[in-house]
Amino acid sequence: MTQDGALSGVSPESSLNLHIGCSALGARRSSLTDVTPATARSAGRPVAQPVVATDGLTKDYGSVLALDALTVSVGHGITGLVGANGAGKSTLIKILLGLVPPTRGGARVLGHDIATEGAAIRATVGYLPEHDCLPPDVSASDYVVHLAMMSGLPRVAARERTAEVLRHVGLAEERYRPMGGYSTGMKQKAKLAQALVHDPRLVFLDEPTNGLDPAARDEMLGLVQRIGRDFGISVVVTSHLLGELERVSDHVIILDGGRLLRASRTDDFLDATGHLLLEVLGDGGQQRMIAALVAAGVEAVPKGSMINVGSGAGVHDLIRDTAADLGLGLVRIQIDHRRIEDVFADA
Ligand SMILES: Nc1ncnc2c1ncn2[C@@H]1O[C@H](COP(=O)(O)OP(=O)(O)OP(=O)(O)O)[C@@H](O)[C@H]1O
Repeated sequence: MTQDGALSGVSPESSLNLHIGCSALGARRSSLTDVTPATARSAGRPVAQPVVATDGLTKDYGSVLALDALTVSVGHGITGLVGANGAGKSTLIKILLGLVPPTRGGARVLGHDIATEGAAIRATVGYLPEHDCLPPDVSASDYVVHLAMMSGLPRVAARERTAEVLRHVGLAEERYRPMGGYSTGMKQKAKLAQALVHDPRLVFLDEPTNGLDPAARDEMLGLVQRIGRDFGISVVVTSHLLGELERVSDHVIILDGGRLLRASRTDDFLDATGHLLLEVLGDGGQQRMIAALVAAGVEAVPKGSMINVGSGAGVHDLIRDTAADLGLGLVRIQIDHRRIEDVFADA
Protein backbone atom coordinates (compact mmCIF):
# COMPACT_ATOMS: atom_id res chain seq x y z
CA MET A 1 0.00 0.00 0.00
CA THR A 2 1.34 3.41 -0.89
CA GLN A 3 1.11 6.50 1.27
CA ASP A 4 -1.96 7.78 -0.51
CA GLY A 5 -3.77 4.54 0.12
CA ALA A 6 -3.54 3.12 -3.42
CA LEU A 7 -2.67 -0.55 -3.59
CA SER A 8 0.75 -1.11 -5.07
CA GLY A 9 0.49 -3.19 -8.24
CA VAL A 10 -3.17 -2.31 -8.71
CA SER A 11 -3.84 0.32 -11.37
CA PRO A 12 -6.52 2.92 -10.65
CA GLU A 13 -8.69 1.36 -13.34
CA SER A 14 -8.34 -2.23 -12.14
CA SER A 15 -8.72 -0.99 -8.60
CA LEU A 16 -12.04 0.55 -9.59
CA ASN A 17 -13.19 -2.66 -11.22
CA LEU A 18 -12.11 -4.59 -8.19
CA HIS A 19 -14.17 -2.34 -6.01
CA ILE A 20 -17.22 -2.66 -8.20
CA GLY A 21 -16.75 -6.42 -8.13
CA CYS A 22 -16.08 -6.75 -4.44
CA SER A 23 -17.66 -3.87 -2.63
CA ALA A 24 -19.89 -0.89 -2.86
CA LEU A 25 -18.70 2.23 -4.59
CA GLY A 26 -19.36 5.80 -3.79
CA ALA A 27 -19.26 8.38 -1.08
CA ARG A 28 -19.33 7.74 2.62
CA ARG A 29 -22.66 7.22 4.26
CA SER A 30 -22.39 10.51 6.10
CA SER A 31 -22.30 12.39 2.81
CA LEU A 32 -25.47 10.76 1.55
CA THR A 33 -28.97 12.01 1.54
CA ASP A 34 -30.50 10.83 4.77
CA VAL A 35 -32.29 7.58 4.01
CA THR A 36 -33.13 6.68 7.58
CA PRO A 37 -36.13 4.38 7.21
CA ALA A 38 -39.25 6.43 7.56
CA THR A 39 -41.82 4.99 9.87
CA ALA A 40 -45.13 5.18 8.16
CA ARG A 41 -48.21 5.05 10.30
CA SER A 42 -50.67 2.39 9.44
CA ALA A 43 -53.60 1.42 11.59
CA GLY A 44 -51.94 3.27 14.46
CA ARG A 45 -48.81 1.08 14.36
CA PRO A 46 -45.42 2.10 12.98
CA VAL A 47 -44.57 0.19 9.79
CA ALA A 48 -40.90 0.08 8.79
CA GLN A 49 -40.09 0.89 5.19
CA PRO A 50 -38.84 -2.21 3.34
CA VAL A 51 -35.09 -2.26 2.73
CA VAL A 52 -35.71 -3.68 -0.74
CA ALA A 53 -38.88 -3.58 -2.85
CA THR A 54 -39.03 -4.89 -6.40
CA ASP A 55 -41.84 -4.40 -8.88
CA GLY A 56 -42.19 -6.76 -11.82
CA LEU A 57 -38.41 -7.10 -12.06
CA THR A 58 -37.50 -9.00 -15.21
CA LYS A 59 -34.09 -9.79 -16.68
CA ASP A 60 -33.41 -11.74 -19.80
CA TYR A 61 -29.96 -12.51 -21.10
CA GLY A 62 -30.99 -13.17 -24.68
CA SER A 63 -32.93 -16.41 -24.59
CA VAL A 64 -32.29 -16.97 -20.85
CA LEU A 65 -34.96 -15.51 -18.58
CA ALA A 66 -33.02 -15.01 -15.34
CA LEU A 67 -35.75 -13.06 -13.50
CA ASP A 68 -39.41 -13.27 -14.40
CA ALA A 69 -41.64 -10.40 -13.20
CA LEU A 70 -40.36 -10.60 -9.64
CA THR A 71 -42.33 -8.54 -7.14
CA VAL A 72 -41.10 -8.96 -3.59
CA SER A 73 -40.43 -6.91 -0.51
CA VAL A 74 -37.59 -7.40 1.97
CA GLY A 75 -37.87 -6.10 5.52
CA HIS A 76 -35.26 -5.37 8.16
CA GLY A 77 -33.40 -8.27 9.72
CA ILE A 78 -31.82 -11.28 8.07
CA THR A 79 -33.43 -12.52 4.86
CA GLY A 80 -32.42 -15.79 3.27
CA LEU A 81 -32.67 -15.76 -0.53
CA VAL A 82 -32.68 -19.39 -1.56
CA GLY A 83 -33.01 -21.26 -4.81
CA ALA A 84 -31.21 -23.81 -6.94
CA ASN A 85 -28.22 -22.84 -9.07
CA GLY A 86 -29.45 -20.61 -11.87
CA ALA A 87 -32.59 -19.51 -9.98
CA GLY A 88 -31.63 -15.85 -10.44
CA LYS A 89 -30.21 -14.94 -7.01
CA SER A 90 -26.96 -13.33 -8.21
CA THR A 91 -28.75 -11.53 -11.03
CA LEU A 92 -31.21 -10.06 -8.54
CA ILE A 93 -28.40 -8.80 -6.29
CA LYS A 94 -26.48 -7.25 -9.19
CA ILE A 95 -29.62 -5.48 -10.37
CA LEU A 96 -30.34 -4.21 -6.85
CA LEU A 97 -26.79 -2.81 -6.67
CA GLY A 98 -27.37 -0.97 -9.94
CA LEU A 99 -24.58 -2.96 -11.61
CA VAL A 100 -26.82 -4.74 -14.14
CA PRO A 101 -29.89 -3.05 -15.69
CA PRO A 102 -33.19 -4.94 -15.60
CA THR A 103 -34.98 -5.64 -18.87
CA ARG A 104 -38.28 -4.52 -17.36
CA GLY A 105 -39.62 -3.51 -13.98
CA GLY A 106 -37.96 -1.59 -11.19
CA ALA A 107 -36.82 -1.69 -7.59
CA ARG A 108 -35.88 0.51 -4.67
CA VAL A 109 -33.11 -0.23 -2.19
CA LEU A 110 -33.18 1.71 1.09
CA GLY A 111 -35.55 4.06 -0.69
CA HIS A 112 -33.21 4.63 -3.66
CA ASP A 113 -34.30 3.92 -7.23
CA ILE A 114 -32.00 1.35 -8.88
CA ALA A 115 -32.45 3.03 -12.26
CA THR A 116 -31.08 6.41 -11.23
CA GLU A 117 -29.39 6.09 -7.84
CA GLY A 118 -26.98 3.18 -8.20
CA ALA A 119 -24.05 5.11 -6.73
CA ALA A 120 -26.05 6.10 -3.65
CA ILE A 121 -27.12 2.48 -3.19
CA ARG A 122 -23.57 1.17 -3.45
CA ALA A 123 -22.38 3.80 -0.97
CA THR A 124 -24.66 2.51 1.75
CA VAL A 125 -24.88 -1.17 0.87
CA GLY A 126 -22.15 -3.80 1.32
CA TYR A 127 -21.69 -6.64 -1.15
CA LEU A 128 -19.96 -9.99 -0.82
CA PRO A 129 -19.81 -11.35 -4.38
CA GLU A 130 -20.12 -15.05 -5.06
CA HIS A 131 -16.93 -15.50 -7.04
CA ASP A 132 -13.33 -15.12 -5.98
CA CYS A 133 -12.27 -11.55 -6.70
CA LEU A 134 -9.37 -11.03 -4.30
CA PRO A 135 -5.95 -9.90 -5.58
CA PRO A 136 -3.65 -12.78 -4.54
CA ASP A 137 -0.55 -10.72 -3.78
CA VAL A 138 -2.29 -8.21 -1.51
CA SER A 139 -2.89 -8.68 2.22
CA ALA A 140 -6.41 -8.54 3.65
CA SER A 141 -5.39 -5.50 5.67
CA ASP A 142 -4.12 -3.47 2.67
CA TYR A 143 -7.09 -4.57 0.59
CA VAL A 144 -9.76 -3.61 3.09
CA VAL A 145 -8.01 -0.31 3.95
CA HIS A 146 -7.91 0.49 0.25
CA LEU A 147 -11.62 -0.13 -0.21
CA ALA A 148 -12.44 1.79 2.97
CA MET A 149 -10.55 4.79 1.57
CA MET A 150 -12.35 4.45 -1.75
CA SER A 151 -15.56 4.69 0.23
CA GLY A 152 -14.33 8.03 1.50
CA LEU A 153 -12.79 7.26 4.89
CA PRO A 154 -9.59 9.17 5.74
CA ARG A 155 -6.50 6.92 5.96
CA VAL A 156 -6.28 6.74 9.75
CA ALA A 157 -9.98 6.03 10.15
CA ALA A 158 -9.78 3.47 7.32
CA ARG A 159 -6.98 1.63 9.12
CA GLU A 160 -8.83 1.66 12.43
CA ARG A 161 -12.06 0.51 10.86
CA THR A 162 -10.22 -2.22 8.88
CA ALA A 163 -8.57 -3.58 12.03
CA GLU A 164 -11.99 -3.63 13.68
CA VAL A 165 -13.84 -5.49 10.90
CA LEU A 166 -11.02 -7.97 10.36
CA ARG A 167 -11.13 -8.74 14.07
CA HIS A 168 -14.91 -9.17 13.92
CA VAL A 169 -14.70 -11.67 11.07
CA GLY A 170 -11.84 -13.57 12.72
CA LEU A 171 -8.98 -12.58 10.42
CA ALA A 172 -6.92 -10.53 12.88
CA GLU A 173 -3.89 -12.83 12.95
CA GLU A 174 -3.60 -13.44 9.23
CA ARG A 175 -4.36 -9.91 8.09
CA TYR A 176 -0.84 -9.07 6.88
CA ARG A 177 -0.44 -12.24 4.76
CA PRO A 178 -1.08 -12.13 0.97
CA MET A 179 -4.60 -13.41 0.31
CA GLY A 180 -3.40 -15.81 -2.41
CA GLY A 181 -2.33 -18.16 0.40
CA TYR A 182 -5.66 -18.01 2.21
CA SER A 183 -8.03 -20.95 2.60
CA THR A 184 -11.51 -20.62 1.08
CA GLY A 185 -12.90 -19.80 4.52
CA MET A 186 -10.34 -17.02 5.04
CA LYS A 187 -11.10 -15.59 1.58
CA GLN A 188 -14.81 -15.52 2.37
CA LYS A 189 -14.01 -13.69 5.61
CA ALA A 190 -11.89 -11.12 3.74
CA LYS A 191 -14.77 -10.58 1.30
CA LEU A 192 -17.11 -10.18 4.25
CA ALA A 193 -14.77 -7.65 5.90
CA GLN A 194 -14.67 -5.44 2.79
CA ALA A 195 -18.47 -5.60 2.59
CA LEU A 196 -18.70 -4.21 6.12
CA VAL A 197 -15.86 -1.71 6.25
CA HIS A 198 -17.82 1.34 5.13
CA ASP A 199 -20.46 0.80 7.82
CA PRO A 200 -23.33 -0.21 5.52
CA ARG A 201 -26.97 -0.33 6.55
CA LEU A 202 -27.63 -3.35 4.35
CA VAL A 203 -25.36 -6.11 3.05
CA PHE A 204 -25.90 -8.53 0.18
CA LEU A 205 -23.99 -11.74 0.84
CA ASP A 206 -23.95 -13.95 -2.25
CA GLU A 207 -23.30 -17.57 -1.22
CA PRO A 208 -20.92 -16.74 1.65
CA THR A 209 -20.75 -20.44 2.63
CA ASN A 210 -19.81 -21.62 -0.87
CA GLY A 211 -16.98 -24.14 -0.78
CA LEU A 212 -16.70 -24.18 3.02
CA ASP A 213 -16.40 -27.31 5.15
CA PRO A 214 -19.07 -27.83 7.83
CA ALA A 215 -17.08 -26.11 10.61
CA ALA A 216 -16.24 -23.07 8.47
CA ARG A 217 -19.85 -22.95 7.25
CA ASP A 218 -21.13 -22.85 10.84
CA GLU A 219 -18.65 -20.10 11.65
CA MET A 220 -19.75 -18.04 8.63
CA LEU A 221 -23.43 -18.51 9.50
CA GLY A 222 -22.60 -17.37 13.05
CA LEU A 223 -21.01 -14.22 11.60
CA VAL A 224 -24.07 -13.59 9.43
CA GLN A 225 -26.22 -13.88 12.53
CA ARG A 226 -24.02 -11.41 14.47
CA ILE A 227 -24.10 -8.89 11.63
CA GLY A 228 -27.89 -8.96 11.61
CA ARG A 229 -28.66 -9.36 15.31
CA ASP A 230 -25.78 -7.65 17.15
CA PHE A 231 -24.80 -4.94 14.66
CA GLY A 232 -28.34 -4.26 13.43
CA ILE A 233 -27.34 -4.34 9.76
CA SER A 234 -30.00 -5.73 7.44
CA VAL A 235 -28.73 -8.79 5.59
CA VAL A 236 -29.81 -10.50 2.38
CA VAL A 237 -27.91 -13.77 2.20
CA THR A 238 -28.16 -16.33 -0.59
CA SER A 239 -27.73 -20.06 -0.63
CA HIS A 240 -28.60 -22.88 -2.99
CA LEU A 241 -28.94 -25.16 0.05
CA LEU A 242 -32.52 -24.69 1.11
CA GLY A 243 -32.16 -25.72 4.72
CA GLU A 244 -28.92 -23.89 5.42
CA LEU A 245 -30.36 -20.49 6.23
CA GLU A 246 -33.37 -21.51 8.28
CA ARG A 247 -31.58 -21.17 11.59
CA VAL A 248 -30.14 -17.71 10.94
CA SER A 249 -32.76 -15.92 8.86
CA ASP A 250 -35.87 -14.10 10.02
CA HIS A 251 -37.42 -14.25 6.55
CA VAL A 252 -36.97 -16.55 3.59
CA ILE A 253 -37.53 -15.82 -0.09
CA ILE A 254 -37.50 -18.81 -2.42
CA LEU A 255 -36.75 -18.23 -6.11
CA ASP A 256 -37.35 -20.90 -8.71
CA GLY A 257 -36.42 -20.29 -12.34
CA GLY A 258 -36.40 -16.52 -11.80
CA ARG A 259 -39.87 -16.52 -10.26
CA LEU A 260 -40.97 -16.01 -6.70
CA LEU A 261 -42.01 -19.33 -5.25
CA ARG A 262 -42.64 -18.14 -1.70
CA ALA A 263 -41.69 -15.34 0.67
CA SER A 264 -42.54 -15.42 4.35
CA ARG A 265 -41.22 -15.40 7.87
CA THR A 266 -38.94 -18.36 8.52
CA ASP A 267 -41.19 -19.42 11.43
CA ASP A 268 -44.11 -19.73 9.04
CA PHE A 269 -42.14 -22.19 6.92
CA LEU A 270 -41.34 -24.18 9.99
CA ASP A 271 -44.81 -24.31 11.48
CA ALA A 272 -45.60 -27.44 13.37
CA THR A 273 -46.86 -30.19 11.11
CA GLY A 274 -49.37 -31.38 13.69
CA HIS A 275 -47.37 -34.57 14.12
CA LEU A 276 -45.16 -35.88 16.90
CA LEU A 277 -41.75 -37.47 16.65
CA LEU A 278 -40.80 -40.09 19.18
CA GLU A 279 -37.81 -42.25 19.87
CA VAL A 280 -37.97 -45.55 21.71
CA LEU A 281 -35.25 -47.77 23.09
CA GLY A 282 -35.40 -51.56 23.05
CA ASP A 283 -35.03 -54.59 20.83
CA GLY A 284 -36.90 -53.99 17.53
CA GLY A 285 -38.49 -51.07 19.35
CA GLN A 286 -39.27 -48.92 16.33
CA GLN A 287 -41.20 -51.63 14.42
CA ARG A 288 -42.99 -52.99 17.50
CA MET A 289 -44.05 -49.52 18.60
CA ILE A 290 -45.31 -48.62 15.10
CA ALA A 291 -47.29 -51.88 14.88
CA ALA A 292 -48.90 -51.31 18.29
CA LEU A 293 -49.82 -47.69 17.56
CA VAL A 294 -51.27 -48.55 14.15
CA ALA A 295 -53.27 -51.38 15.77
CA ALA A 296 -54.64 -48.76 18.20
CA GLY A 297 -55.81 -46.68 15.23
CA VAL A 298 -53.07 -44.04 15.27
CA GLU A 299 -51.06 -43.06 12.20
CA ALA A 300 -47.41 -44.04 12.78
CA VAL A 301 -44.55 -44.32 10.27
CA PRO A 302 -40.77 -44.49 10.58
CA LYS A 303 -38.79 -41.29 10.12
CA GLY A 304 -35.09 -42.11 10.26
CA SER A 305 -34.52 -43.74 13.63
CA MET A 306 -37.59 -41.95 15.03
CA ILE A 307 -41.33 -42.56 14.64
CA ASN A 308 -43.66 -39.95 13.15
CA VAL A 309 -46.99 -40.17 14.94
CA GLY A 310 -50.22 -38.41 14.03
CA SER A 311 -51.19 -36.08 16.84
CA GLY A 312 -54.61 -36.07 18.49
CA ALA A 313 -56.49 -36.26 21.77
CA GLY A 314 -55.01 -38.80 24.17
CA VAL A 315 -52.10 -39.70 21.91
CA HIS A 316 -49.46 -38.81 24.53
CA ASP A 317 -51.08 -41.18 27.05
CA LEU A 318 -51.38 -43.87 24.40
CA ILE A 319 -47.67 -43.56 23.53
CA ARG A 320 -46.66 -43.77 27.19
CA ASP A 321 -48.89 -46.79 27.92
CA THR A 322 -47.91 -48.60 24.73
CA ALA A 323 -44.20 -48.17 25.44
CA ALA A 324 -44.74 -49.48 28.98
CA ASP A 325 -46.78 -52.49 27.75
CA LEU A 326 -44.05 -53.37 25.22
CA GLY A 327 -41.26 -52.87 27.78
CA LEU A 328 -39.64 -50.15 25.65
CA GLY A 329 -37.85 -47.09 26.92
CA LEU A 330 -39.32 -43.79 25.79
CA VAL A 331 -36.31 -41.63 24.97
CA ARG A 332 -38.15 -38.52 23.75
CA ILE A 333 -41.37 -37.14 22.33
CA GLN A 334 -41.18 -33.87 20.39
CA ILE A 335 -43.26 -31.80 18.01
CA ASP A 336 -42.35 -32.49 14.40
CA HIS A 337 -41.43 -29.32 12.50
CA ARG A 338 -41.31 -28.92 8.77
CA ARG A 339 -38.05 -27.94 7.20
CA ILE A 340 -37.69 -25.52 4.32
CA GLU A 341 -36.81 -28.48 2.07
CA ASP A 342 -40.21 -30.05 2.87
CA VAL A 343 -42.02 -26.84 1.90
CA PHE A 344 -40.04 -26.60 -1.33
CA ALA A 345 -40.76 -30.24 -2.18
CA ASP A 346 -44.48 -29.66 -1.62
CA ALA A 347 -44.63 -26.56 -3.83
N1 LIG B 1 -24.10 -12.52 -17.96
C1 LIG B 1 -24.91 -13.51 -18.27
N2 LIG B 1 -25.14 -13.86 -19.57
C2 LIG B 1 -25.99 -14.85 -19.90
N3 LIG B 1 -26.68 -15.59 -19.00
C3 LIG B 1 -26.49 -15.30 -17.69
C4 LIG B 1 -25.60 -14.25 -17.26
N4 LIG B 1 -25.63 -14.20 -15.91
C5 LIG B 1 -26.50 -15.16 -15.50
N5 LIG B 1 -27.00 -15.83 -16.57
C6 LIG B 1 -28.00 -16.90 -16.54
O1 LIG B 1 -29.11 -16.43 -15.82
C7 LIG B 1 -29.64 -17.46 -14.98
C8 LIG B 1 -29.63 -16.99 -13.53
O2 LIG B 1 -28.27 -16.90 -13.12
P1 LIG B 1 -27.84 -16.41 -11.67
O3 LIG B 1 -26.34 -16.42 -11.63
O4 LIG B 1 -28.53 -15.16 -11.37
O5 LIG B 1 -28.45 -17.56 -10.76
P2 LIG B 1 -28.09 -17.95 -9.27
O6 LIG B 1 -29.36 -18.32 -8.62
O7 LIG B 1 -27.27 -16.90 -8.64
O8 LIG B 1 -27.24 -19.27 -9.46
P3 LIG B 1 -25.70 -19.54 -9.11
O9 LIG B 1 -25.65 -19.68 -7.64
O10 LIG B 1 -25.39 -20.80 -9.86
O11 LIG B 1 -24.92 -18.34 -9.62
C9 LIG B 1 -28.79 -18.69 -15.23
O12 LIG B 1 -29.44 -19.47 -16.23
C10 LIG B 1 -27.50 -18.12 -15.78
O13 LIG B 1 -26.85 -19.04 -16.64
